[in-house]
Amino acid sequence: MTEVIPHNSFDTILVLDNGSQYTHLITRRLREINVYSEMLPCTQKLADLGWSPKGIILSGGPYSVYEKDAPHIDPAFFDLGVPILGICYGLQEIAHRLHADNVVAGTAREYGHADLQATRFGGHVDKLFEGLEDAMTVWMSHGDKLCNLPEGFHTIGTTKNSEYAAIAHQTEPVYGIQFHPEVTHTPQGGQLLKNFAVGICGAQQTWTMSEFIGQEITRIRNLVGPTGQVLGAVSGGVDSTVAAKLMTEAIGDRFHAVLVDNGCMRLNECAVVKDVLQKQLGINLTVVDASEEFLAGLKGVHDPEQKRKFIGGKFIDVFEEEARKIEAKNAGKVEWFLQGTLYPDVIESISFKGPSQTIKTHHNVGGIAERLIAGHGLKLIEPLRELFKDEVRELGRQLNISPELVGRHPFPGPGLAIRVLGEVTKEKVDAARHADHIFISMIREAGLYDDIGQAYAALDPSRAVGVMGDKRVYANIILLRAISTKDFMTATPYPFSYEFLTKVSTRIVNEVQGVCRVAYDFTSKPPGTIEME
Ligand SMILES: Nc1ncnc2c1ncn2[C@@H]1O[C@H](COP(=O)(O)OP(=O)(O)OP(=O)(O)O)[C@@H](O)[C@H]1O
Ligand SMILES: O=c1[nH]c(=O)c2[nH+]cn([C@@H]3O[C@H](COP(=O)(O)O)[C@@H](O)[C@H]3O)c2[nH]1
Ligand SMILES: NC(=O)CC[C@H](N)C(=O)O
Ligand SMILES: [Mg+2]
Repeated sequence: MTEVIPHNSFDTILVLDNGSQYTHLITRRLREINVYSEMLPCTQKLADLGWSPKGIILSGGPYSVYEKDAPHIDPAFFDLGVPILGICYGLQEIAHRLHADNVVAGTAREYGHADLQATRFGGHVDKLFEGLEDAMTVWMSHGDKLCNLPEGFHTIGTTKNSEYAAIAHQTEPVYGIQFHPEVTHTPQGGQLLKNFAVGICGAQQTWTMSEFIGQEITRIRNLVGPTGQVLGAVSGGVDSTVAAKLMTEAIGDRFHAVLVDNGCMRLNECAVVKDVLQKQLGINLTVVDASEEFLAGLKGVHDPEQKRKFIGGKFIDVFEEEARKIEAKNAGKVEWFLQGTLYPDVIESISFKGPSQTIKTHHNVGGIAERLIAGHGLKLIEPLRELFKDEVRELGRQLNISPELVGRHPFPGPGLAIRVLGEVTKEKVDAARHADHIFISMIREAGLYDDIGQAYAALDPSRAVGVMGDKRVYANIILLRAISTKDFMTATPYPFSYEFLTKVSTRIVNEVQGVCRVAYDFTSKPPGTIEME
């Protein structure tokens, strides 16, 4: 039986990544118009693909096609007979494979807006620009260019700098464009991608979260079988909650959600999450209070990476213990471990750019999954691994998860432990937690919560002098951080009003024990990170 995975059951556009910064945006733009799309590196061989794309898009990339080590697409893709669209490097690849002299280094780099003039020929050649205006603003980012029209093609668009800015094969559904339709700076880019995917490839616009739910539930049931037990680390964050709800719909109480109180959670977090997940969502959830063990183990640990390592390790101890308890109760082995991996994580690991440097030991609280798999012999189940964050939120809405939960700011696994600088003690966590609660409540009251990507209060245990009630005080500093961001890879400080920050500061100094100053962090990412440690 063919496995129920999206590329087998939805018309799929394959995006082959030549290393561009924007490749994942092509995938996103297509999914926004309900056409399913997946990205694979340009080194993918057709023979190893195992499924049939409706069309193929070749992305841009940092190389020059004529360089010795430049990557090239497996020629078999060109013989497959499905429509192909080359973007920037992808266009150059189409031209170069027909004749090595077709692409040269241009005399001027073209970066930014350009005015494109379309030419119409009639028939399928016009389909890429169908419904678009003849004069369009497009966004360019290239140094190389086509110096000849490849044999068998028409020129369907030119700019001042690029004589062959858009080409279409005279008889086959092969198109190439020098500009980037996937970026918002190309206003008609979305329509162009739709013309390709829907008009030219004939892909059906059936990729919706309600369709996905049904398919995914079937897939989970097939994978886990009629008796399999699944363990899941569930934090109350968006990703793990949505994944947990989906598992519950699929296999009911054979899914065991475990929330660990690591002593570094937000105010009332565990109680609220327990209530919502168990009562409102019917998820089989156990809350394990390991706060004392966590806090005891963090004693004397100052280094951020050491803290993260300890917390990650402790999480695993707790999960293994829970797995054993479940097994004892059910007399059946827990074979599976649920993880809320999202598509951006997958993209990062498969993109042609190569691995990026580790700034922090991040994902899944320091590799819970990897070690559980190695230790307890669990297999991984990742129901969200094809989805972007906004799709996960939509999925959550479809699964009747409350808007409040679906719209929550992310909260890191190590929690307040990485928001108390240096050594963590219960008193410091309490102060950070209290200040955080004040800050977030005031943000909510001001109606700003949904406008902000992430916000929190952290504690700097350095001490400053202050005067309160005519008395000298010598106390800690609270750092407020709030950011605007699209993808959490880059971020800018949120522009609160002076009045708002003043009010927050006054309340924190008055209400939080051991604090006499409040500072707002104005650092962007980069160079700052979102969390303090
Ligand atoms: N206190 C916790 N108890 C159990 N599992 C946890 C806890 N904290 C983190 N995890 C696990 O680590 C994973 C990664 O955390 P992460 O914060 O990236 O995702 P999330 O909490 O599901 O969603 P969000 O990004 O919205 O916070 C979670 O999905 C969950 O599996
Ligand atoms: O589950 C998690 N475990 C972690 O160890 C972790 N560290 C950072 N984050 C979250 O990741 C995003 C980017 O954070 P940074 O700019 O601090 O790297 C932000 O959203 C952070 O909250 C974590 N999430
Ligand atoms: N953005 C791109 O795909 C650039 C392609 C090629 N490296 C150039 O400079 O023309
Ligand atoms: Mg979280």
